[in-house]
Amino acid sequence: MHVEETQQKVNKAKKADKKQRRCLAIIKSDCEVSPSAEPTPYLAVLNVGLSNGLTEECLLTEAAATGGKVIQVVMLPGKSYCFFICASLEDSQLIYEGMHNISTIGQQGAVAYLSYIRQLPALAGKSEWNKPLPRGLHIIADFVTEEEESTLLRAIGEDGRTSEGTGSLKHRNVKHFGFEFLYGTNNVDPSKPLEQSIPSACDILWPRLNSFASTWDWSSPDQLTVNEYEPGHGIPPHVDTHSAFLDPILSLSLQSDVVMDFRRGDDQVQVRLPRRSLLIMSGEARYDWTHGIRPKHIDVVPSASGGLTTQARGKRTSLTFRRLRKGPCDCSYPALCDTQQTKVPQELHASLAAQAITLEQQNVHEVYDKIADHFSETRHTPWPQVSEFLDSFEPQSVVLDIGCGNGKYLSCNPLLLSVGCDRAQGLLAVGRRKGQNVFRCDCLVVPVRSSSIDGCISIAVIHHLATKERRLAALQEMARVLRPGGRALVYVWAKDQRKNDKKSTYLRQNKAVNKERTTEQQQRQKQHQELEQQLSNNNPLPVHTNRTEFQQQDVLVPWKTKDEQKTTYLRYYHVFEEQELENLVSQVHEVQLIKSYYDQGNHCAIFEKISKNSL
Ligand SMILES: O=C(O)CCC(=O)C(=O)O
Ligand SMILES: [Fe+2]
Repeated sequence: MHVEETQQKVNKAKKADKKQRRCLAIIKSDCEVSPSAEPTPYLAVLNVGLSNGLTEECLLTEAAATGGKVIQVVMLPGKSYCFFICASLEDSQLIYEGMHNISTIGQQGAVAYLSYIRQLPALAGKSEWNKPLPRGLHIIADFVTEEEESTLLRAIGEDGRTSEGTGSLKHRNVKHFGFEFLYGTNNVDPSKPLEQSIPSACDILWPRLNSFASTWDWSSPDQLTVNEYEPGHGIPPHVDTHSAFLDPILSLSLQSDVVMDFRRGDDQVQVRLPRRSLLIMSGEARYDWTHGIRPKHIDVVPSASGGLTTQARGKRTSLTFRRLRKGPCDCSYPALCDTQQTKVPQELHASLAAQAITLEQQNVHEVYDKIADHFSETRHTPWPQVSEFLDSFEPQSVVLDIGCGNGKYLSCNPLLLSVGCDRAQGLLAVGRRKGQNVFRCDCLVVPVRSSSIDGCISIAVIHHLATKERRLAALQEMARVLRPGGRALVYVWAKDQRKNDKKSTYLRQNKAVNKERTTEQQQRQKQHQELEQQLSNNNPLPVHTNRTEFQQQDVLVPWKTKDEQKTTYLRYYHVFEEQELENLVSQVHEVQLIKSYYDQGNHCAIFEKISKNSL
């Protein structure tokens, strides 16, 4: 028996060697890539690639399970191999040892053979690096000298208004000159100039723009935003609000290079911003493309030999210069234009609202009614920061939990008069059995007198509402019932389940990283496909794979019952992007945002009702 097992192992290794050699010969002739006997940060992943219908996500999950970190997967169209760029030699070794001749990947369960390689292949024709820049985008290298860089850093270091105090920016430090950019509304208030205008040290820059200035209706900028990014920090993809600023927008990169992503629909272009260069976003690049910086420590950039290489980020400071627009935007790019987007025809509004109500009825209310008992069993432990909020009220305060579910927050602070409401009868029954004060209502119509309660919480509720208008209306309803000075806490599920490289509990409970990952994952994929098929006829929304990152904001999240039938129900969620909750709160009348934070995969906001006199 023992001998047989050993023989099997030897045979398996021999087969792997043979297969590995054959694959290496293919990539050698395809793209001049040679293997390396010594470990390198580059790995060829043989036998699996785009031709096997493989996704980058699937490969990354496999690699992550080894504990090694991949910075980028390079996949070539139509090929049955791909490449990993690893964060370090150690990461590369971990992945090699954890995956070579072990991992079975994709639906067909192909075994992956790995090999260290000396260098990466020359860039494939379709690479995001070989694409032309978006129209209207210019990068002027060495726009300032090293000496000027120091002078500018000193000038902006001394003054300016910081946004840190608002707690709204979790990833970077921001300072403003001329006018403050308000992240709550994504706009500026032109009637409130700041004491500090743009430092005069910046005046050296404008004459250097002469050759470009003839193409614009040019005047010197009156607003400056300074962003300080430590390695690992980034800025989410966005377009600078059309109605806030004119065209063009300038951004000077100091202290470190970085890679910026530009996106328009499915089109994506990566742009390297060298230290001391000036980025000019004009026309299409300013209005019709989003820009953003991924929160990474290391960028993948083109190498001198035409391949790809890695570059560690240093601390980067950028100076973004803009000119205030007074009045609406009249650009010819309506897709991302806040001025032109608000003009959605009335009929469309009505039909969207009707669809939203049906979706919520079928994929929220009916589901929670059916899964109530099982759902309730999984919801015991109060989130510490919610308890802390409840503890911040005076004894005998009246606090309403809108969407209280099984009422787990109603007994957190026994000194309060806690009342809960929910739509789901099944969940309310659980609370009632515990003797809690609960009643049934919809979160958009709460039968409570205006300005009558001290506090309000709504935990994981408004992400079940299917339009922005309805989510906003739910917040407005909370504001209505609060007394002036009353405070509300709102939790919604975040699209991003990872912050500062740390996974949320939701992702960490992904059982696919343990030993049985292959079968688990295969089963999961199969169920997922079945569900999608089942739904594709009557529901256009994607079905989310549990315990993985969200791919879209509007998704159906499976809930599997424990009983013998193991029925799967689909719950509708709108998962929130960064700043989206703050933005929504800023549109609620009579309230002000006090604090916002990220807690275990949720975006959270505390707001206060402002007394009429102080408005
Ligand atoms: O850091 C940069 O270069 C860009 C900053 C930016 O896009 C912004 O503040 O709107
Ligand atoms: Fe921007």
